[in-house]
Amino acid sequence: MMTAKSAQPTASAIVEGVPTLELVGITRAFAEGQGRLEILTGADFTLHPGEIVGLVAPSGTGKSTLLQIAGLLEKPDSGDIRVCGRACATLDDAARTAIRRSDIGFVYQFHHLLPEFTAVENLVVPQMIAGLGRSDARERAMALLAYLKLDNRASHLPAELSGGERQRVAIARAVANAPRLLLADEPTGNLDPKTSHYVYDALLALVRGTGLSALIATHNMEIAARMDRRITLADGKVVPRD
Ligand SMILES: Nc1ncnc2c1ncn2[C@@H]1O[C@H](COP(=O)(O)OP(=O)(O)OP(=O)(O)O)[C@@H](O)[C@H]1O
Repeated sequence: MMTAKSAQPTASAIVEGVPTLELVGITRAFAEGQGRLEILTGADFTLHPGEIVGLVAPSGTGKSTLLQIAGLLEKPDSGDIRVCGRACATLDDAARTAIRRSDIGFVYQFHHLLPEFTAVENLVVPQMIAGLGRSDARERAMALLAYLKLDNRASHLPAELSGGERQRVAIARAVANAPRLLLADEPTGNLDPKTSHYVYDALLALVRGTGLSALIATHNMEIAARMDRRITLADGKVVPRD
């Protein structure tokens, strides 16, 4: 059984006192007809070690865009992104991918598990890509699945799991490489309210137990109330929300 301690990231990944994520003056616009749709207009945000922050904002205001930029999956038009103190905005794709693999976990609304791989294999693959041997990767994968009460589902394919189980596997996969930062975009958006709360129980316990920092987009204020603080997007900028 994985304890909070054994799930902790390596000491080398922990940069004492340095924010896990800093976004400074992020701008992003998209082409719209003849004009430009300004989505982020100078968004600033700091996520401290161990913090869980809820991003609660109306549909279409740029939550996914902000998370994709924070997760180094998309580039902003301008602005700085620092992950554990490391400036990422000007890095090339290979360096961004390396940081994404070592420091960032991502959970999406839909699980995005590999359909032809079992639950445990879905956790083994990213660890092996990151350089871990198969047996170590499998051991950690099984410990994580047990921590999320999924060990009896380890050899099931995603299609053989319930929606809530799939999302819990996706959460376990996101932290398989012991990242410092977890980003989640409506991770229970396609689940019923009861299952959604159950998945959040697992997600928040895992984040708190490992000392990870998390930025989680949700439409659900009741769930956001369980996090340390809440932010929203107004006119393309990050502002506190309570
Ligand atoms: N690649 C793109 N090209 C053009 N427009 C885009 C692109 N990505 C996002 N947009 C637009 O930017 C706006 C913000 O989208 P985004 O997905 O970030 O919003 P959101 O707050 O996450 O919405 P939701 O809660 O509905 O998921 C939307 O109007 C969307 O259509």
